[in-house]
Amino acid sequence: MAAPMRGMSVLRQAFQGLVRPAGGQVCRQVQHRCYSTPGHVQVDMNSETGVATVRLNRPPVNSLNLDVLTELSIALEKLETDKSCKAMVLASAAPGIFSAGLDILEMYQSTPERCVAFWRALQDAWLNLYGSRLITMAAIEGHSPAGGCLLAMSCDYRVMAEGKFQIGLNETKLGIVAPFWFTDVMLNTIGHRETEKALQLGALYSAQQALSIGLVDKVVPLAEVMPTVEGELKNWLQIPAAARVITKTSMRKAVLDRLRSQKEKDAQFFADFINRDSVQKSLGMYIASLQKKKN
Ligand SMILES: CCCCC/C=C\C/C=C\C/C=C/C(=O)SCCNC(=O)CCNC(=O)[C@H](O)C(C)(C)COP(=O)(O)OP(=O)(O)OC[C@H]1O[C@@H](n2cnc3c(N)ncnc32)[C@H](O)[C@@H]1OP(=O)(O)O
Repeated sequence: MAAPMRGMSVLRQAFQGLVRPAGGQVCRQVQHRCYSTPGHVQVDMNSETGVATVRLNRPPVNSLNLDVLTELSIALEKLETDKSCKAMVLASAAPGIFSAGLDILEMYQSTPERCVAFWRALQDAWLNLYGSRLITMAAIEGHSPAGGCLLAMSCDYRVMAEGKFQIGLNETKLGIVAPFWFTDVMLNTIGHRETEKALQLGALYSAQQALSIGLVDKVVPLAEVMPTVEGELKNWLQIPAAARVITKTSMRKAVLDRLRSQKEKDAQFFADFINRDSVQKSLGMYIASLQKKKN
């Protein structure tokens, strides 16, 4: 098995077959070498306010691989059971990016077993986030396509930085299809008509456009994102928690139950779908287009 080469992109090496062994171990191995941060999810709990800040920390773009999703899931579970924790802010430690969505390397020429494990980790992270009793707010200080948009939409409130950043479920542009639970969350966020357009077109919106369709709740200059989230949290923290939690749970239960009742079927379906020749071809072309952007 060839070792990853210094100075050459992980995606490019994988695409060119330089670091792709059998058994879908590319991401795990490359990750150790190229993303050797101690943890991909930083949790900072403020015990005075009861507000935890959870920062995705997988430079350069916080793409969500099996490890990140597993760490995120565990972090969310811990906060959920911490009685002193009342709210959680989801943010990024990487400048200019919230999250680039799912790690494409987890879906490109991976094994069915790895695909299933990866998908289960995504399901669990999402169930923990969307089903959380906590007040959850997304501080979107950068791009937030696809899986990044799902994470943001799964929070109770979204503040996005104005400027060049984009957000949306752009799956169709990769030749893949947003899973039903991504769709459900978007439907609950922006309604049927906007979701239908957004998903078919694989639309990526500027912060202002996202605000106009209700995909985000506030747009402010980059430096104001965190202070704005903190200000908004003060309002939410004043609401009696039990009443807020019951309201949230009752509004989200149907969507959560829909996935809970068919998790394994959904994971298997993902693995089968993603490994179709036509889908792999589309992903390969998308990866090539990402690389072309740089050349
Ligand atoms: C009916 C059946 C349904 C069944 C369901 C089946 C299938 C659906 C499955 C999954 C749903 C998918 C969800 C997803 O999240 S797919 C991921 C989509 N993400 C994207 O399209 C984002 C792609 N990235 C970008 O557009 C840009 O990188 C950026 C985020 C706008 C940032 O731009 P910037 O210029 O700042 O950075 P670079 O483009 O130079 O990127 C830096 C570096 O990162 C690599 N990279 C970027 N994104 C990803 C990614 N998502 N995964 C892995 N790697 C990524 C990029 O190639 C660069 O690498 P390098 O080493 O060359 O620097």
